[in-house]
Amino acid sequence: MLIEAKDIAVALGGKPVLRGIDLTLRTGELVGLIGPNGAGKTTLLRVIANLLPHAGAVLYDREPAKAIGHKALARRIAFLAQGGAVHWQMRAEAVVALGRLPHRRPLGEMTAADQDAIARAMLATDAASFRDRTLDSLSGGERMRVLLARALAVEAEMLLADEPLAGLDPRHQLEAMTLLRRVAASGAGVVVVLHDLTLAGRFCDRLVLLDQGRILADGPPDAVLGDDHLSQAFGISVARGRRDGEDFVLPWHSLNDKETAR
Ligand SMILES: Nc1ncnc2c1ncn2[C@@H]1O[C@H](COP(=O)(O)OP(=O)(O)OP(=O)(O)O)[C@@H](O)[C@H]1O
Repeated sequence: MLIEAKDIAVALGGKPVLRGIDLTLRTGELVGLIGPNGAGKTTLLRVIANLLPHAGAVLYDREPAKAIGHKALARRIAFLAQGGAVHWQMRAEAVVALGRLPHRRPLGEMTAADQDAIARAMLATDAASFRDRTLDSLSGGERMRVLLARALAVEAEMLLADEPLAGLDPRHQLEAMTLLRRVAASGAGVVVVLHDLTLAGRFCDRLVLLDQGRILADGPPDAVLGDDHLSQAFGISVARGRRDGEDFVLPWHSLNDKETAR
């Protein structure tokens, strides 16, 4: 699947939130969407998922969403919303099963393929052990893993995930990023909103850096995570290191600075 966003603009509450966005997304690629709070990452993800009116065009394999239809698009694009603040008293497995809805006929029974996809997704996110717990009884990180499993269960061509690492402990963050790499390696496209620049730089094939509603940089992680970009977008500097043959960045602020000295 090829998604082309052309000259996208969005205004919310009378304020421009996205301007002049041109973005191409392909299957087989893990793309990290990074940028400061309020830069427009969630807004852009919602535009790509056809969930938000906008100026400009989004084409899916050169067709507009209208020509594809709502349900067909829901089979092809899975969307994991930010937050995970779900207070449903619904069993975790039933929540993951919602990911199969776009594949089912109205009132149709679940097929063996649906059951398999649900089981695979829960195993992949390490959520199988709480399949019978209700969502409101899970911790924030456990709930996020169930919601990620719901998005995976769609088995869509493109997975759009808004901050799926929020609330995950370090092991599950690394596992979730490894899983997203696997999803991309298996041929799907993945776009993931991340605040952790270290993980973004290590795991993503490509980074898109948004700043004040515009794309400031789009390319390989080492090019996007340059000092100038990071200083302009976030007003930070980074420490750079190398381990196991991999380069990494770490947001850095010297504790010897006067303001931070105790
Ligand atoms: N419904 C709305 N009405 C008015 N302004 C909005 C609305 N939704 C979002 N905004 C504003 O649009 C801007 C972009 O929001 P968005 O959620 O896309 O940012 P983000 O990059 O995802 O931020 P974060 O990292 O904090 O999640 C923000 O300034 C936000 O306050």
